[in-house]
Amino acid sequence: MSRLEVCELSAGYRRAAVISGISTTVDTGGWLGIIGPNGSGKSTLLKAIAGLVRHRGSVLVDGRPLAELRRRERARAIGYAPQIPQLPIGLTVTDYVLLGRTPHLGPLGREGASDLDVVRSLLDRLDLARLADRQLATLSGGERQRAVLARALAQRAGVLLLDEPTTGLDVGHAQALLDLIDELRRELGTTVVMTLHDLTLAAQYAERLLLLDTGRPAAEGTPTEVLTPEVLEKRYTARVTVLCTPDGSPVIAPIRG
Ligand SMILES: Nc1ncnc2c1ncn2[C@@H]1O[C@H](COP(=O)(O)OP(=O)(O)OP(=O)(O)O)[C@@H](O)[C@H]1O
Repeated sequence: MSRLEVCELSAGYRRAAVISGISTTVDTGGWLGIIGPNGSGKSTLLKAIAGLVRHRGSVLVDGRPLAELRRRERARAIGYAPQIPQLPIGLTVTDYVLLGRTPHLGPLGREGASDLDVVRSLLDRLDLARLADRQLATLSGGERQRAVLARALAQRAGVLLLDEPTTGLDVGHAQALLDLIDELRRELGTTVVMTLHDLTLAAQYAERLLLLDTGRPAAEGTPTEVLTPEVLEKRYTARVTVLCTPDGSPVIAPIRG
């Protein structure tokens, strides 16, 4: 069970408010996509949910305020993969991804066979197995991004916050990653909140979309409800047409002026 409730959340940096009045609920195993133009506050919203920036309002997981949980409990409740992570670049991929298991280790803090199994299986699924012993410093941008996501997935938190998880990934690796997240969601009931600029991919994987504009909610609903040419013109100043995949998911196609 991992139901996420966000109530009247506001946050900013120093004195400037960046997001305000954001309330939403994501049921256990649900997938919410946060979309919006550059600077609209998507990353700030994820950081506020994760408790990493000062905020007002509340964030509850299964009815318990996150702010009241102890560190370990909190790490089991919520995981976060930032857009631009600070990486311990001297670590190998395996050791880095194992860090994600920290909230699950026993009293001696040693990882066991099951932790290594979780890590190995993620490395396999994210096409990182052949890079398991390489230092992070030597990876390509997309490989590094996949290692960051493997670490976040290894944490097996009830709620997973992903900031632009497909940045720098080619279309095949992006699909493999989103498929894996979808599988975790179905098998373990992981609740997902993800920001994404690729609106077509966002529509294919997220059940609901929350569109931010200048830090405020501008639309929320199913991808088909939110991704209309009118909304995209108004909020992104974009000329687009909305096509449809065979399974009915919207495809956002830019139109050249
Ligand atoms: N650490 C910071 N200090 C001051 N202002 C910040 C900080 N981080 C972000 N901002 C500002 O807050 C606003 C929202 O930024 P945020 O990164 O949340 O937007 P975003 O929607 O994720 O943008 P993008 O699509 O470009 O990644 C921007 O105007 C940004 O300049």
